[in-house]
Amino acid sequence: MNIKFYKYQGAGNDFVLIDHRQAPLKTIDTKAVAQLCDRRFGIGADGLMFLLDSDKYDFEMVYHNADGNLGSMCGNGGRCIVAFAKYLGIFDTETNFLAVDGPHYAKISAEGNWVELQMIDVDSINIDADAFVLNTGSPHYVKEVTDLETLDVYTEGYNIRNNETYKANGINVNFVERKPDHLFVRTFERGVEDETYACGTGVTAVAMAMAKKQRQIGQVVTPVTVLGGNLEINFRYDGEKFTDVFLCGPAEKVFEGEVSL
Ligand SMILES: N[C@H](CCC[C@H](N)C(=O)O)C(=O)O
Repeated sequence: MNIKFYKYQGAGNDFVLIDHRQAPLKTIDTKAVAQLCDRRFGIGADGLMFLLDSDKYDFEMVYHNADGNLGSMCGNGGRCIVAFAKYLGIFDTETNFLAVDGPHYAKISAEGNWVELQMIDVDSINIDADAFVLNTGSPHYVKEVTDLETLDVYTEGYNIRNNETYKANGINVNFVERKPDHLFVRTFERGVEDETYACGTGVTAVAMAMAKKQRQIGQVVTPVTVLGGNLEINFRYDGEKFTDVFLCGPAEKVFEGEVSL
């Protein structure tokens, strides 16, 4: 059967979106999702999301990684599905929706292309040698480096993601370099098994790790540059807990079409 899809991107992290409120598909298998996300044999994307009806919330987000498996929370995907829900007329400026890590509040600009998405509170950061490990809805490893422009992010990220500690469950690997007025971040994503142009839960984890490292107590605003654009993370940090966490950035519809499934 033919299914309508929409392609969105947020800072170059790109997604296939399917409005599943009328439940057009009875089931979808991992292989079919992976094929749709394939950049040569499919539409091409870092992940695929279904927008579902929800009793208590405006809608529900179901996120699959590009390998076809259900993923943990995706921050940029969350921002894109908010823009998609506005486009579908589900809400106007503010929404509450359900994702795999619980409910999320978000607001969107009048033009519909700037989304501020509330992320889960975080109250623990672990240390692994010179890196920070934390969960912002997805698990992240954060390492500060120099010369990030020339770092072999694929090889370094692959080796950490597949080492004895992380192999079984996987982890997203973020490298960060401090610049005078922003952080520069590159991420190797679990489930894509490659470097992506941006990772929302990843830059959120990086901003928290850097706030802990530099003891930035209070309201913290962190501008971040990634390969696909710019994002901003805002939160309150009391020295232990991160609250009122917002991931802010662009989310845009790129094209739409039909695919047979
Ligand atoms: N790109 C995503 C992260 C997806 C999480 C996924 N790679 C996993 O660990 O399941 C983001 O913007 O937060």
